[in-house]
Amino acid sequence: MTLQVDITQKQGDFTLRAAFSGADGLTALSGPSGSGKTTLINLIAGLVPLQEGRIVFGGTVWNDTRKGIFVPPHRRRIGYVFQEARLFPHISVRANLAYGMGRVPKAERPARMARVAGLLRIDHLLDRRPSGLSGGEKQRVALGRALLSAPDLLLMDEPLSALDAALKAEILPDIERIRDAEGIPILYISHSMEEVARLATRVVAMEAGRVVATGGPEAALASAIPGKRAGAFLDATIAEIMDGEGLMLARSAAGPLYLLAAPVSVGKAVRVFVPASEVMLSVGLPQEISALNRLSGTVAGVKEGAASVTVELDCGGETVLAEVTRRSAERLGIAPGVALNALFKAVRMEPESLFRQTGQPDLSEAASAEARQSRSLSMVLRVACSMRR
Ligand SMILES: Nc1ncnc2c1ncn2[C@@H]1O[C@H](COP(=O)(O)OP(=O)(O)OP(=O)(O)O)[C@@H](O)[C@H]1O
Repeated sequence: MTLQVDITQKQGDFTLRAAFSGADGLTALSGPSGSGKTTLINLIAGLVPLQEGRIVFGGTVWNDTRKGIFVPPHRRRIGYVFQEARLFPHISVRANLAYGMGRVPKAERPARMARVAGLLRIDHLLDRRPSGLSGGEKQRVALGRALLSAPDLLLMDEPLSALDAALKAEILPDIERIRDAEGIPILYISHSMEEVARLATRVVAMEAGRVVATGGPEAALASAIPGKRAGAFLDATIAEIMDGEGLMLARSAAGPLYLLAAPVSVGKAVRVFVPASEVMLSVGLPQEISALNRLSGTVAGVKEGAASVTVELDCGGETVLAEVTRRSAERLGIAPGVALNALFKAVRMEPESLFRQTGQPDLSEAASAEARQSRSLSMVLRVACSMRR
């Protein structure tokens, strides 16, 4: 179901002017604090009266200020998940979950509750009170409650930001399961590049009340999220683990990728972030060089910055970004269509992105050990890794 938004809203000195469309899957709304993300989803939910524009969902007009159309929030069939779980403390988890099921036919409720409780691994918590739950468990119940309201659209406003890295790592796969199994479009606000890289099927990047980029996560994250390092995301599959060498080999459309060892297994799909500043370019392949990663490509675009040039290299259909000095760009004759090689060291996976899957060993210990280790290391490269479908 498609969401179409074209709105203008003034709040004091701040003006939100946003036009974008969202589709099935998980659309991440990303951007710095104060860029208008929460205002936007409050408007979509109908919680704030729209001043000017239109919001259409699945062919139904929710707002049209010119025609005076306004569908109230309770008729929009939206499930909302906030930073904090906001559960009713005086009733059980089961009663919290049942609270939103008014739209579900009575006969279907028990089976639906059992399925969602299983999906979110909260079936053993149903008779407990929220006060006895961990932060992660509370948030999984909040996700369950939103799902059980039989929504047509799920809005999530930084649902993981109050949790520490290990808990985040536990819940990320739950959100992935919701995204993949429920078929409900999700609009997901996040500041975390790792979360966006891992979860998003589409990104809407915002800055100062404007949509500055939309598209697949690779392109939008690589070039458009303000304050983030430029770089490229490469989808890859772990092909080999070279235990003795502390390395893993992954296959990607761009070519083979060497990664520093991490607790993932062969066959896992990962999304690897390669920062543009870490990529060297060469004409021809230098023989004596330590960089393990060597991807061949063709220059697809060149962006002139104040002090450097960002080169977009098409490597087998995947984009790799390299940041080089103007002098190097001139020396190598960099221009669209020129064949070049991208060289970079083995890349490290971001510990936050590791997670535990049902039936797999608990990686949260490994993740936090890795986090401690990475804090004490000056990281050469940062890699966002995600296990995907
Ligand atoms: N009721 C209001 N009156 C005046 N200004 C407001 C009001 N609500 C929000 N704003 C302003 O609108 C701007 C956008 O706020 P909003 O909460 O949508 O941003 P955000 O991108 O969600 O930020 P964050 O990531 O910090 O939650 C901010 O400058 C904020 O101060």
